[in-house]
Amino acid sequence: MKVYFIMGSLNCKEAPELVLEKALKGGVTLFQYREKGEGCLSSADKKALALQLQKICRKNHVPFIVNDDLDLMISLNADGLHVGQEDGDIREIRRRIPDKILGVSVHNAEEAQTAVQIGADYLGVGPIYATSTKLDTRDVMGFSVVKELRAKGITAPIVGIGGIKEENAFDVVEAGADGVSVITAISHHEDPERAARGLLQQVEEAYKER
Ligand SMILES: Nc1nc(C(F)(F)F)ncc1COP(=O)(O)OP(=O)(O)O
Ligand SMILES: [Mg+2]
Repeated sequence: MKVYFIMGSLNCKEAPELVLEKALKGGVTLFQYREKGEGCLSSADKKALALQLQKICRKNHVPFIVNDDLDLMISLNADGLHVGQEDGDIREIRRRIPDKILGVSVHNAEEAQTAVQIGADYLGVGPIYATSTKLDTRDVMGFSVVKELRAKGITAPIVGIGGIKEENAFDVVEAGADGVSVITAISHHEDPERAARGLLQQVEEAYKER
């Protein structure tokens, strides 16, 4: 969970395959394919890119997670799925993929407790900081939301998401997250490998402080 890279074709300034290769070289520990936004790929093109990115993750022994699209996840036999609060019945999804990684977006302790009770394997908590990547986010929460979840006894794996970059990743992990998830901080960086490495260094620094 340390450095969870999320991206789709619209998030990349160069070929997504190249961005992912570089990010993995820099130490990304988990990847989510999130093909979303105005003009994003769909059907055959989306599946073709997903297969390419899955192959690259497999070569680097990093799990490949699909965002939202359960059918695509099943057709690729991907390692898991990430869903938000509005992406369908989480209980039904858990029942359909009992042996896969299931990540759930949560914004407060109540949503977190429900997701854990249903069997979520990790929680995506945010937006921690302001982000321009996802337009329909809830209000920005700051890293204190992670502290609150831990104080309320949530022990499940947590990644922070939303506007996280090398400069602010330390605080998110020090607050109690197991890692950080990023899109732009890596995908828009002129050197995705260096961006990933810098994030990993910050996360591992924070691990030492805990
Ligand atoms: N995609 C995500 N990944 C994570 C992860 F934990 F993996 F970092 N956390 C949160 C989200 C946001 O998920 P959602 O609320 O469904 O919105 P969208 O489908 O637009 O991403
Ligand atoms: Mg979603």
